[in-house]
Amino acid sequence: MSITPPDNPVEVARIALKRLSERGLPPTPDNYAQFYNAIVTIKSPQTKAPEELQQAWQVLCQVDEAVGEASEAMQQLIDTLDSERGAMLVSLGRLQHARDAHAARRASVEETHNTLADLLDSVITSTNSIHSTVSASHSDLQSIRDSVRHIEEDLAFNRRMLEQDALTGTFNRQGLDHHLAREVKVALRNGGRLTAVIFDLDDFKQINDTHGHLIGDQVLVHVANLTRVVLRENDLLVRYGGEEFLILLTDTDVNGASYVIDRLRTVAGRTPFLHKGQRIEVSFSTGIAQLRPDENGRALLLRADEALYRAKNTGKSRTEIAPA
Ligand SMILES: Nc1nc2c(ncn2[C@@H]2O[C@H](COP(=O)(O)OP(=O)(O)OP(=O)(O)O)[C@@H](O)[C@H]2O)c(=O)[nH]1
Repeated sequence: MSITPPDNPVEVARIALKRLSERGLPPTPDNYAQFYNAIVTIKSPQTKAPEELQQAWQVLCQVDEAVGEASEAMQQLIDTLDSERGAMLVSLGRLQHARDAHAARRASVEETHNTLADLLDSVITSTNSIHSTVSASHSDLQSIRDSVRHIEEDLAFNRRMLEQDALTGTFNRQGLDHHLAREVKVALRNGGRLTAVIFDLDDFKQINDTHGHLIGDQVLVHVANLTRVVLRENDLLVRYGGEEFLILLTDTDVNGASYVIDRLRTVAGRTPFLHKGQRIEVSFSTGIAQLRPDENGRALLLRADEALYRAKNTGKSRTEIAPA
């Protein structure tokens, strides 16, 4: 810095204010006085002692130096602030971005949550609907199952009725057809024995004629019941004709069949049908045939029938066994 000493006080004051302004110092009385004196001192070097002159220059140089340093520091401060401001702007930007991202994430989480809640509601609704449908279907199935069971029972009942003789409750010819083939098949497969017994009440016409048709019916029922008593559970009793019965004896040979018929004769003799206190004696003729390995059910019955015919023609109330 070069300072030219001024000529008058006004000029000194103007220069002092200018210097203060240049250095950015406030024009306080102390600052003004210091600069004014320094300028005056420089202006009138002849009135001042060399020490005062030297001191004034030192003050001016110090002030000038301090102002320069302050200006430099201020510039650094401004630069730092600028840089910090930039950094701050960047940070603010990042913060804003982070906040936006957080808000977006939060929105996304909320959106996902809402979607999941909707989905869950839909699943619950569907499940309830499915549950109702399943429950309804279950009860429908239950009633269908009940209906099917009733139908099966009806069918079984109707089948029994179709295969049953209405008077005696034994199987009829249709029932025989249904069971005969099966029994023959089982016997041939297992090498088992199957014997057919046909017995026909002797002189039954006379019973009808003597006691009436209705009593004749009751006698038929009586004989059927007695026969059931002597049979095993697996044996089959069939009303083969008017007063003719057939017995299919499973796992039985002709000797076993003869034994059964003898027992039936004994039981029938001991248990006569009673009508108005009167015994109605019943006798019967019997033909027996055992299944051959090479014959079918029809052939078996034919041989048993032939044996019965022989029994009838040889005195009645007796048993004929078909040749093996
Ligand atoms: N009450 C009754 N009688 C029946 C039934 N079916 C057949 N009859 C009678 O049985 C009798 C059979 O007579 P026949 O064929 O002469 O035989 P039978 O008198 O037993 O003489 P043999 O067989 O030779 O011993 C007839 O009178 C038929 O009417 C029936 O369901 N109920």
